[in-house]
Amino acid sequence: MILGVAIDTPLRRIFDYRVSAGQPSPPHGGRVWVPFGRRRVVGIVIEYREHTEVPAGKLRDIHACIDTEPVFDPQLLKLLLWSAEYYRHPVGEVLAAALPAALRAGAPLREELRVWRLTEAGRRQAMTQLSARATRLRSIVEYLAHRDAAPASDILQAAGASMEALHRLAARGFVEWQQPVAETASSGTVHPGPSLNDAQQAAVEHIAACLGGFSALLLQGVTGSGKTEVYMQAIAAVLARTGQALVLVPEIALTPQLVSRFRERFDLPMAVLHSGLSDGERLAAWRQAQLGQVHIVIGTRSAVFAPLPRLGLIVMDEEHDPSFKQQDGFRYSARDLAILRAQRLDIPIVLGSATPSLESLLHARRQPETLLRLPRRAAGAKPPRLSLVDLRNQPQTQGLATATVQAIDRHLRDGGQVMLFLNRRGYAPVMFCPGCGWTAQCRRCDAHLTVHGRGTQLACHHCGNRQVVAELCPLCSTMLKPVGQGTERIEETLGLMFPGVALARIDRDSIRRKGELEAVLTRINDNEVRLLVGTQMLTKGHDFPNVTLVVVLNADQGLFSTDYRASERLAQTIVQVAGRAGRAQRPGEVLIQTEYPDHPLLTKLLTGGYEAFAEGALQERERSGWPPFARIALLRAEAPTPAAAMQFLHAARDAAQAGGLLACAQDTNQSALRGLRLLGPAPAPMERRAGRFRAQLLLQAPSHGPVQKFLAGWLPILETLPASRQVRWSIDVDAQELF
Ligand SMILES: Nc1ncnc2c1ncn2[C@@H]1O[C@H](COP(=O)(O)OP(=O)(O)OP(=O)(O)O)[C@@H](O)[C@H]1O
Ligand SMILES: [Zn+2]
Repeated sequence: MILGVAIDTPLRRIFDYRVSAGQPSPPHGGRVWVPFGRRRVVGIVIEYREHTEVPAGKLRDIHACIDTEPVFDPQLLKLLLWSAEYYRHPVGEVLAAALPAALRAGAPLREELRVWRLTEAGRRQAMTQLSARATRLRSIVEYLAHRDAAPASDILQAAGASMEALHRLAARGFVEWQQPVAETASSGTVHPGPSLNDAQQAAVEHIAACLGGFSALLLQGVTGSGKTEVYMQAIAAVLARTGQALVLVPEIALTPQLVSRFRERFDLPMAVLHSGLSDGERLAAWRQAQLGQVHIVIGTRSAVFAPLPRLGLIVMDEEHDPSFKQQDGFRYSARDLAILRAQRLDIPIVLGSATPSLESLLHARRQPETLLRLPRRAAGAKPPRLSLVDLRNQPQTQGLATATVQAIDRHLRDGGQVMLFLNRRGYAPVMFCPGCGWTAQCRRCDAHLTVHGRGTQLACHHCGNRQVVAELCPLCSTMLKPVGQGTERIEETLGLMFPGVALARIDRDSIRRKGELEAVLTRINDNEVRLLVGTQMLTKGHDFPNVTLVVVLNADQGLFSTDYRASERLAQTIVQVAGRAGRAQRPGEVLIQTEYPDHPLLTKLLTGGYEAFAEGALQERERSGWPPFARIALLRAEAPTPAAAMQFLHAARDAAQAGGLLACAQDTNQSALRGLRLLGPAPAPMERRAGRFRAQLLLQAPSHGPVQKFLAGWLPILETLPASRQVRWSIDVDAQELF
């Protein structure tokens, strides 16, 4: 029999192997060891066939089956295969992305419960009685002499021996195995939560009524409206039906509060999957989920592929968050795949946000029965009051307008906490020469170097390149000056302005090690820290009851971006940061510093909130034919020279023309490709990055049908283009960022 095997390589194909007649045939979705070139690798069986095109002389046998049962259940495997097709990504890499590293390396699917140890006789006599030539047997004994007991795989790996050796030792009475007491899956308890307000109650009831069938529900609740409470009570309803729940969140490291709230409420086995886990921890969590031993899985993007045999509800918190889209390699959208998974399992998914993506808002507009709203803050807190600080007619000190400084002072004196948000870490964005206008540029990127360490270091935020600062301009020897502000400098300025007030900075430079964020969050919640400055790390779902003033230091960075999603992102960030103010008894105030107080994005947000902004943004997207009213895909290329990247993209475009793909698109009778357009190629907005030149070609179509149809014909051609060998290229289906 022939097996079609998916292997973790960038090649967009599956590989054929033979299972000889006597061998057991591996299960569909199970792993096998196969020869691959001169290596031996783990592959996953995804097809059985009678015939193959591979000539008999080249067809190789699999080495061994690893699993006796599939690693993916059939539904999950189907979803993964579909994703590989949809995102046009090599299937082997897609399947690998869904498995813990240890399973990719061939670790057993099930934890070995049976452990082996030396018997009393083995401990005393084995070494003297075993022949000196029985080196493997002796290594096993040596290995076990240092420990109580160990699973067979550890022993055999350490001793380089086979199972047979272990059995021979057992036959001589030197070793024995033992079954540890199996842990029974505990059912646990769910502690009662606070009594819900009417809107929360209605939302929970609606979700509970949807259990057992598919629906994609949008939980649109203003910041602090108690969405987490709704998730938890809806999950309690799923658990009561013995189902499992999957909770997807943007970044767990940034929201330890959410996990601890779940742990307090649900006193039952739960797995938390995130990038900070060791391989062993990840494998353990994965196995427990797969066996149905955990009731809840909380995880980031890739947890959308977590194995959950009794999955009954998916919750995606902050569904608008860009981190749900993988930006390199297998560029999937966890949001879209989560919806698809729910649909295929016939279960509901709840997408929650105070600032939903335009995709979700459009869906809710078309199917109003799927919209659940929490219009008010929970527990009676009032919405924060937003106002603009016009930077054009105010004196400033290091980016802080006088009115802002006065407001900070007032809130501190009233006993509140103040949070300042700036989306730029480091000391200053530019090192500048007042003498000749020279600025410090990255050697490898089209970008300024950011000043760090109070002006002593320069770093590129795009390629990681670091340099020590020269004090004098290399051209005219004038003393250099850091210009503009980053979080570090704001921290320094605040320290000078408010001496004696405890201050904390939260960004990727200040929070590096595990536990550091928790420590700061505790100090904030204990009211020990009064002034907080940080990047978007501060915006993510934190619940700080004492914060009464939030300052957005520079709203202008996103106002004039060319990216079609930039304004949506900016509006979401502003509303999310603003939402950290006044979450408890004391009312909150939000100041947004800008040089463009008349910009429609800001005026809309101020007068009508996120919904008014979104309404306008949807109209604009519809007019200009961008998602969610259209589908896009981006062909990116990068090369050591700008010409090579562009040449490839031109060749790609020409190939589409020559292959008749574009003609079909223009021919209205060929409905399969109707309305599809290619725009570009054009250099990326930041063309040079880490020494490579980047360019892109954009595909736009009214729906995803034509995009898929076109890509299916186009990609095989691209792979054979001679120009493709000069570049690194990739395709990004439903691209979110155009660079
Ligand atoms: N029914 C309720 N009764 C009392 N307090 C509540 C209730 N629901 C939520 N809260 C409290 O209100 C605060 C805000 O709730 P929560 O953090 O769930 O809001 P959220 O909508 O997830 O906020 P955000 O989107 O801004 O992160 C929390 O301190 C929570 O404990
Ligand atoms: Zn750089």
